[in-house]
Amino acid sequence: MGEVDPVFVQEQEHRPKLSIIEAKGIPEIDLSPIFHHDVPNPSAIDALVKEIGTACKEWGFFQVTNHGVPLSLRQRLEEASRLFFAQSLEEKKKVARDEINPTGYYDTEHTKNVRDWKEVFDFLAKDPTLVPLNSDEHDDRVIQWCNPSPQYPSHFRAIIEEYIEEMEKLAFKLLELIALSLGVEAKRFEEFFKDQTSFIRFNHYPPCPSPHLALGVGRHKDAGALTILAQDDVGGLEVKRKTDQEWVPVKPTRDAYIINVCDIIQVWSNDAYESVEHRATVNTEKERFSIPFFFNPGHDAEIKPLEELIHKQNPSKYRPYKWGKFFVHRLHSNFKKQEAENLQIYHYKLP
Ligand SMILES: O=C(O)CCC(=O)C(=O)O
Ligand SMILES: [Fe+2]
Repeated sequence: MGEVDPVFVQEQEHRPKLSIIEAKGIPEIDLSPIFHHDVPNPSAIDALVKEIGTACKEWGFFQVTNHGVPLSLRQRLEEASRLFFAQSLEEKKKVARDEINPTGYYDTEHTKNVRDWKEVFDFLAKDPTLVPLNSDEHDDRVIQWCNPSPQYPSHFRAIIEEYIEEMEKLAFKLLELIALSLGVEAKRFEEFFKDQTSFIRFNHYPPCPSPHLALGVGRHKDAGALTILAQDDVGGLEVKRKTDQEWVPVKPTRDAYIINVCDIIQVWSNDAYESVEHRATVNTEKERFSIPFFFNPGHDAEIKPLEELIHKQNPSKYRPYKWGKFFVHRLHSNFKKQEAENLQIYHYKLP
């Protein structure tokens, strides 16, 4: 196979360098202090909260170890994901996404209007999930999205559901630590997640003949609250370092999860923590798998900077927006190539 189809080709300035840069990477944080409830250790928790706060401020990304998610469950899930993607395109398309219900399989996602070198399978944390019918602010109608029923591997659905429970537990714990690091109550964010619109995504990046021209997923920021990502041992995730805007690879660490602060936390924190751009490169030899869990609030949640953080010297930087409207707008624009740039939180920035 020669060069890739032009639909996959990134603009010159966004093409990956593919050289191995040995650079200071994202922080690694040990979560074990929160798992020893029999002997509470407030000073260890305090130190952990500080570490999380610094990582959120300086990187927007970090890896966690001793996170409480059983490795065997993750391995079973990764194996099931491999089996699913190894099927024929015809089989995978039996659980294909469509314009109404965006769960399931698809292989034509565009990020910033360039096609990604990947195929994905999306599955909701709650079935059904309530969302607005469209992104029109004046239209109150809602619809339900439901999960696909993959037939193969036969246990896929059950493992996904088991894994999602673990992701939710971890996500709530992380949110508590992030809330404390911002100086607000630990459970401050909980109410937003009552009717959560979270979902899990299985990414498969096949080998690519022109990894210097295309990207597995183009540069983007995640729109929700928090992402918990499991990447395999191939590597390819790159994070834009805040200090110098360089793309820094995230080295695969066995049994660690990569956490990133997404757009909603940026707004809640009034820009104290920023949602950072990231992307995934591909390579000529190895396929790569990753599994992000996107932790998203209920569709009705109104997103705005936390009142506790707003004062004269720190006035609110955003006008409020409805998460559900933002979410469906984004999903529809990722479905096919568009003429215009998609919706971003800076569109809600106050002058
Ligand atoms: O595959 C990866 O490492 C990153 C995936 C990602 O950023 C996404 O799916 O939003
Ligand atoms: Fe992402």
